[in-house]
Amino acid sequence: MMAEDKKVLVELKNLDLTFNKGKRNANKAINDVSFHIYEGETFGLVGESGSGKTTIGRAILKLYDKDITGGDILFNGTDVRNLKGQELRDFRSQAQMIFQDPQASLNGRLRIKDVVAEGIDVNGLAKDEADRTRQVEELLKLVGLNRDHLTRYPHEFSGGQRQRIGIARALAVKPKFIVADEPISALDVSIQAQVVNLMKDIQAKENLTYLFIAHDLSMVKYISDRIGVMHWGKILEIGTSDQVYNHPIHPYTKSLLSSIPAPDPISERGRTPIVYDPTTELDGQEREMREIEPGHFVFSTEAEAAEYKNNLI
Ligand SMILES: Nc1ncnc2c1ncn2[C@@H]1O[C@H](COP(=O)(O)OP(=O)(O)OP(=O)(O)O)[C@@H](O)[C@H]1O
Repeated sequence: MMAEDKKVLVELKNLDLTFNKGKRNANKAINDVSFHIYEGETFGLVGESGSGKTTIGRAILKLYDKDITGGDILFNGTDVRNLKGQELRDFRSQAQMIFQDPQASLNGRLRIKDVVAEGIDVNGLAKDEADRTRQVEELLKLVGLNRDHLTRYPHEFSGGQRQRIGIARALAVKPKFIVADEPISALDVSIQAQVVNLMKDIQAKENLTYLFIAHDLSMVKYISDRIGVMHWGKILEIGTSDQVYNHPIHPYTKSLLSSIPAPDPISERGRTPIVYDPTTELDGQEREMREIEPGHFVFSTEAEAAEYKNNLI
């Protein structure tokens, strides 16, 4: 992909976010995070539980406006916090979310056709009942389900099918951008690849942009063009999927990769988990994102960056 030719759809500039600001339980969940997502690409965000991935996804969707303490979140060049009136309504349909647990995120009392049509109804996107049904049927077809499923309830479906319904529901309002928050973590491993492939197919058809959140890199590397690695509210490494997965630089990324079990018993026996000492992040030294090779950035001091560059050769 030629990054220079691409249009930036989402951009975070030095984002700081603190939950419970000013209170005793204040929690600086996001600390000076900057990255951008090109239109049509998938940006993977990985890191352990509590590192701030979901917070970033939800902040982009304007769910935490009041908790932002610094920086900007731009969507199509406009700070999402400044959106009003029609622009805000447009944004609400252009930016959607797919959740980890399709069981919990789908209203169990509604039939599938009404679950999927929710966004169509809210935004008045159907001319009449027949048009509404036609749109829902098309969406179900897109995600590999059919019209026989229209009148069933969420509990009648498997986990993978429910996630397909969640995807159809997000697509109903014709979004440009989707935050997919651990969309496959709750699924059987055998189903995970199917859902990832479905998301890739739909992305190509609809020119969608994804922020794909996950706690490890095993599936993210297949779907992402670029990946950001988070720890303690900061991004520690950003690069192409190949750079981050096959040529990781930051010790945290290395440890995250070494924690993925190998698919076969022989390599699994030879796998040595790398232990990461996070206290180096607290040594008081000035660190920033530095470009170690083209497009590959690592949170580092000048000396560390020089060492990383040396090690490339
Ligand atoms: N609404 C909230 N109010 C207060 N603190 C919150 C809220 N949401 C998240 N946090 C805190 O912010 C930090 C980042 O949480 P976040 O959910 O973004 O992490 P995550 O990387 O997505 O983890 P997980 O994979 O467990 O979802 C955590 O310390 C969490 O406890």
